[in-house]
Amino acid sequence: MRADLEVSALAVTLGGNQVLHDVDLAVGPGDTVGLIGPNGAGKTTLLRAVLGLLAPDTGTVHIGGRPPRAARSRLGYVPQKHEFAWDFPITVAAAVLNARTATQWTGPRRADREAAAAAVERVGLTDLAARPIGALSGGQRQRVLVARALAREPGLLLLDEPFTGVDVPTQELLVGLLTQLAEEGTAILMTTHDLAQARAVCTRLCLLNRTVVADGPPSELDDPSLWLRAFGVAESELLLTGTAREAE
Ligand SMILES: Nc1ncnc2c1ncn2[C@@H]1O[C@H](COP(=O)(O)OP(=O)(O)OP(=O)(O)O)[C@@H](O)[C@H]1O
Repeated sequence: MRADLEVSALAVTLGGNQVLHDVDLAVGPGDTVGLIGPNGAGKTTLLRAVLGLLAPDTGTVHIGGRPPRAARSRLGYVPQKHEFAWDFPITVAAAVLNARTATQWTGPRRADREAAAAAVERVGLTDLAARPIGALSGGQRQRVLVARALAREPGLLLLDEPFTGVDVPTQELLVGLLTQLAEEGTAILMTTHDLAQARAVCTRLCLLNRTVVADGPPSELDDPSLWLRAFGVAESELLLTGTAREAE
């Protein structure tokens, strides 16, 4: 089901510190938005607010016109790898199916099994479906987390650092998969420190430093001075140097 995200005038305080203020962000079906900013900029906090896991001081989050907790069924979330209990004794297939059925009263139905199998197939893990999740490599674990999110057939897909600590084939699979999902109408929001992958996959970049500093297509955020000013990215940063050359 399609689901757009609207964040308006969001402010969040954690432990007495205002972490986010005046955040406005819209992600529509087919958008892939990369949230980029320095450590501590509030990227994960923004994802947590979108998931409905923390209460904003002010402002609103709407997913398909509803508050996050009422829109759970439309959400897919890919956490950072270290947040998942990899020592839990289940197979890849069971871990993915469980992501879809954990909140329902009945056992898995045929539609659940089909959606879970399709998600495992999309991330290229069908051959490893019977393997215990604890026996997987870092890249394979990232694929399991993506499959768990996709098994829910989400309208809005949130990913926290999906490219971190994964091998090149998995990065390439992720870029292809996210591009395809966006073409199918999924709204995608991801945090990332990987500027090259962000440029490869994102239709928009949102530069965040406690509030939105800039938001637009990668080609419109080419001015290195903007990044230098907002994030203290070094002038020697290869990507920016390349971008500046292209612009000359
Ligand atoms: N539970 C908490 N209590 C108090 N402060 C917190 C809490 N969680 C996060 N913070 C602070 O909020 C700020 C933003 O943290 P957040 O994890 O959202 O940043 P981030 O942009 O995701 O950073 P990184 O790139 O390092 O993952 C940081 O200064 C962090 O120390």
